[in-house]
Amino acid sequence: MVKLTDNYLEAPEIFEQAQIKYPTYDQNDIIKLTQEKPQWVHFGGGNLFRCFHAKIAHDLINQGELKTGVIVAETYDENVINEAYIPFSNRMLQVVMDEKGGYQKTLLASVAQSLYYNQQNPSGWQALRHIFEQSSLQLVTMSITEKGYQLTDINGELTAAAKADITHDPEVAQTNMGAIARLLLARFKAGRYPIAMVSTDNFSENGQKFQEGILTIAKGWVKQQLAPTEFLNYLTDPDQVSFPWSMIDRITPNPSEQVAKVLHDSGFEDTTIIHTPKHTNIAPFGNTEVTYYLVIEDQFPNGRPPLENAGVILTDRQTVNDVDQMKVTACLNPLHTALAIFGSLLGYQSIADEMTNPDLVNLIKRLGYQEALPVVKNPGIIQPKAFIDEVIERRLPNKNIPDTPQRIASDTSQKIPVRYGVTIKHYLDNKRSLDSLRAIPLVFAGWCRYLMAIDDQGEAFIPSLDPLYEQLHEYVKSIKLGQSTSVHTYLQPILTNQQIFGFDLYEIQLGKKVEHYFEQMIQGPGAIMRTIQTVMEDN
Ligand SMILES: NC(=O)c1ccc[n+]([C@@H]2O[C@H](COP(=O)([O-])OP(=O)(O)OC[C@H]3O[C@@H](n4cnc5c(N)ncnc54)[C@H](O)[C@@H]3O)[C@@H](O)[C@H]2O)c1
Ligand SMILES: O=P(O)(O)OC[C@@H](O)[C@@H](O)[C@H](O)[C@H](O)CO
Repeated sequence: MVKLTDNYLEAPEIFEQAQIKYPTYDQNDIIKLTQEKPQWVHFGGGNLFRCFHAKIAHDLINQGELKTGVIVAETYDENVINEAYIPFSNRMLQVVMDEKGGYQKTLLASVAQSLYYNQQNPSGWQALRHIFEQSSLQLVTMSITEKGYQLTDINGELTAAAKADITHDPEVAQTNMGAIARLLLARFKAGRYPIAMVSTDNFSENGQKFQEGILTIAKGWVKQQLAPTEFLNYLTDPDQVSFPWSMIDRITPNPSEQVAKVLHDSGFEDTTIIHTPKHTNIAPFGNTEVTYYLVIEDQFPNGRPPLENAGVILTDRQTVNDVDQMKVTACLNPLHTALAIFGSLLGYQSIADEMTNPDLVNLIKRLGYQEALPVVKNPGIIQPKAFIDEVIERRLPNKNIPDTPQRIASDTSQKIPVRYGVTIKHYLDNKRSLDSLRAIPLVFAGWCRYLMAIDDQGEAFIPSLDPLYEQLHEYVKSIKLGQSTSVHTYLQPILTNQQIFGFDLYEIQLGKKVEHYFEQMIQGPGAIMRTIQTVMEDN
């Protein structure tokens, strides 16, 4: 059996026997050079990073185009570092799963260091600060989930942690934005060195929102005289600190037991999947699909590795925004969230299985082709219609990808404004009537139904984690299937919440339609499936 920590340079044959590609570089050289001149920090070393960013770095190091490795920083889940990185010398196995059932396995050793960056861990807290004080640092990438950027609550008010960060010494910052602003302040003080801060999380205008989060904290510090005024100039000058926008796409499910078994049977030892107390599902291996897109605004004030040599598209901000809106608000993520909500309610455990249900396929086709596509701009570098075709015909039905509706259903409250709100806004801006929309209000009704935590068979289920779930569940928890009830009383507080939908749904005349679909969905067991069929038949 081969292990991640085996010496691939001295005993390559054991990797070859297990059909695992291995690095041509020596990880120890990479570690040494990274200590001397750190170049790349990544926040959020979860599955996407392990399957995507780490492979980009690996390819560049293999090509001799990058001499240093990535430093992974976790602000949130210390067990990710303690259990998935440190014991495996920061290595991982990337498994790419094609539609024909094949697995391509690559050992990645491109992470040079990993640390838990949180004020509760003084060594990591100081170590990363020291790294940010180095002029050599060029870029930071992030995949910390949408909620990782939040500084406000369900009512749009600053959270207690955000208020504390704004008024307290940067050295005791608690929020992600505060902790990262602390690093930028240290960099500013060390020599005003330039840097690119690249969010690669799934939301539109991610660079701008990231910058706004940092500025919210930094402005508070300046006001409290905890940081000099020039710090704000530094953070808002793209030639000093840039916040490039990005679009990232690679369906990367949580590590699966099915993949673990195949790996074990093929002679790979490190297959234990870790479920941390903070709910990260991670393993010494990561499983992902063949298709990938990473498009980044080319704004790197301190230079950058030649990312284009590893398949990254570097372009201008407008093109990134167009391609991101195409993917996140129209052609992939809205379809994904629809499958997540209804898949969870209908008892599915696999996205590929959902794609064998013609009614669900009709629903996502309507959502993509008929409701979102007409108002999405063609970004030029990728054709939206061809992109949806690939999603619906090849990517989602890939049975080799162990993706689940439950993974995608996490944090839905954070995703709705981007995944559906942007399309609605385009309708309103273009003076198009919202009357023709059916799939979008059906998804909203499905999500309200999901918040009841009762499935279509009338059985209780455990919803995926969501920071607003408990509050929202309160509104609908007493609704009983099959009883006639005033739906409006229950749904009104949810459907008027602009933090969630981007709009008061009643003001834009969608609220009643959502209520109507919801009413149909609570008629009794099986009513959700029947509602989807009825609404789609009316096409
Ligand atoms: N997995 C995919 O298919 C995919 C594809 C494109 C983009 N993304 C983006 O990447 C993000 C991460 O996806 P993943 O597959 O790596 O998820 P994951 O669950 O494997 O990892 C999540 C990572 O984010 C960290 N995290 C979670 N909550 C946090 C918080 N509140 N503050 C700071 N860090 C936090 C975790 O510690 C972990 O490192 C997604 O939310 C999405 O924005 C994912
Ligand atoms: O990663 P999230 O939680 O933002 O959303 C779940 C999925 O829709 C998402 O991860 C997709 O798999 C991804 O956006 C594909 O590129």
